[in-house]
Amino acid sequence: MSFPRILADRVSKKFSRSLGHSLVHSARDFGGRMIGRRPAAALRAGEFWAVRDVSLDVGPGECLALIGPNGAGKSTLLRMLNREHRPDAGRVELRGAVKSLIRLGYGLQPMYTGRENVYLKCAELGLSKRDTDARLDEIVAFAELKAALDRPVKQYSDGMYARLEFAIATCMPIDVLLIDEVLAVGDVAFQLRCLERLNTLKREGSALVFVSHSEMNVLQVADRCLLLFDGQTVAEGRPEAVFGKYYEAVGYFNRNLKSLGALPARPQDFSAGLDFAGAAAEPLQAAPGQPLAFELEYRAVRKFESVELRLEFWNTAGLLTATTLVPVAEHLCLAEGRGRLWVALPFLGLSAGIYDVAVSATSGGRGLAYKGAAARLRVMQSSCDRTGGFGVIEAHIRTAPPGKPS
Ligand SMILES: Nc1ncnc2c1ncn2[C@@H]1O[C@H](COP(=O)(O)OP(=O)(O)OP(=O)(O)O)[C@@H](O)[C@H]1O
Repeated sequence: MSFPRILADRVSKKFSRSLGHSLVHSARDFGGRMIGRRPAAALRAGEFWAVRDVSLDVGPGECLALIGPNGAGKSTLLRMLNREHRPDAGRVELRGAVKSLIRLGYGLQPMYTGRENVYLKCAELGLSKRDTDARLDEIVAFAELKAALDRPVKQYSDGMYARLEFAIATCMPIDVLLIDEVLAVGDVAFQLRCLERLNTLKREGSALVFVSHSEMNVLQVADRCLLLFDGQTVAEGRPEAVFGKYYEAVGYFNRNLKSLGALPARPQDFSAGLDFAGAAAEPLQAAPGQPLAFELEYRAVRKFESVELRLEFWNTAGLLTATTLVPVAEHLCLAEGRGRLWVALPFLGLSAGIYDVAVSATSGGRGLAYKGAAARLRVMQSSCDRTGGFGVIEAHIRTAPPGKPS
């Protein structure tokens, strides 16, 4: 049995800037092919590289996200993987049955109802009528289209199209799934359901590549990220690190925050007799507004009295998102040697994302230690949360009694 795999080895794709150039070059390439000549490898007049020398390798149970600014070449790369575009150089290899959600609505028959489309698409996927009957309720519930199931899909909104297509395409195990930004047209609740389903597919061993502009979506599902600029890979690796590079590259901090003086620099690690262990390989998991408790390990060269500990939460864009507030009564006395601290956060006021948890220790106004990554934290949005922005604030809102405001 062969495992699913998506491989691109130094693939490139060029396009013409104008229709005139495109027609001339296509005619020449066609003529050349007739006499056994390969198309020109170099750029010709009016051509540019939409994708240049990009490689990727995605195995079973892995998800790679393609990110980058508009026009960076993400969709072109995905279409080469999906064999819609032939690479001008390099090689694409896909192992396993491939499903793609690349162009919204292309997979559905507009004149047919949602129900008819479910049966049609499932038949194309090799399901019998009986198998489709068994899956129909789940597909309809996932797409939340019960009320519109017997309407022709040409009457559906973009979001309804996307919901139905995604629900059908993912209703059974998949080897290879390629997705363009189609999730973006769905509402928040649908996007969260999609992310959960993508994580399920990963657990079942699918290989996934998806294009996204949403950091939150990428962080929830991707294991790795490829950042494209002008058709070339400029960074690859852990999503949070690659997003950090992306923001740096587009000058996000400089333009939007540094100029406002709102971006404090992240301090260097230091230890004046007190040191904290670094983050474990696996990040802590939490949800917005939920309690979180974890341990920190320290080593003190001597006894320290009245130590004030402060935790800082730095997001992947390098922003200080929140700090803790510890009452003076809870300042600590740390014995000499190694020890452990128990940290309890009754309400985690952070929205979904990945954070470095830094710990700063002072005593009587004197700095004792700063550890930039004492822990790593992954805050996962659940399908019933609707948090946004950087932080989450607990609120209790009730109707006021009639009469004058107090
Ligand atoms: N068929 C085509 N003919 C000519 N140029 C094209 C064609 N398809 C894409 N391009 C160009 O190739 C470049 C890469 O486009 P692509 O759609 O891959 O970018 P993208 O990263 O997916 O952008 P976005 O985030 O806006 O979807 C762009 O300059 C685009 O105008």
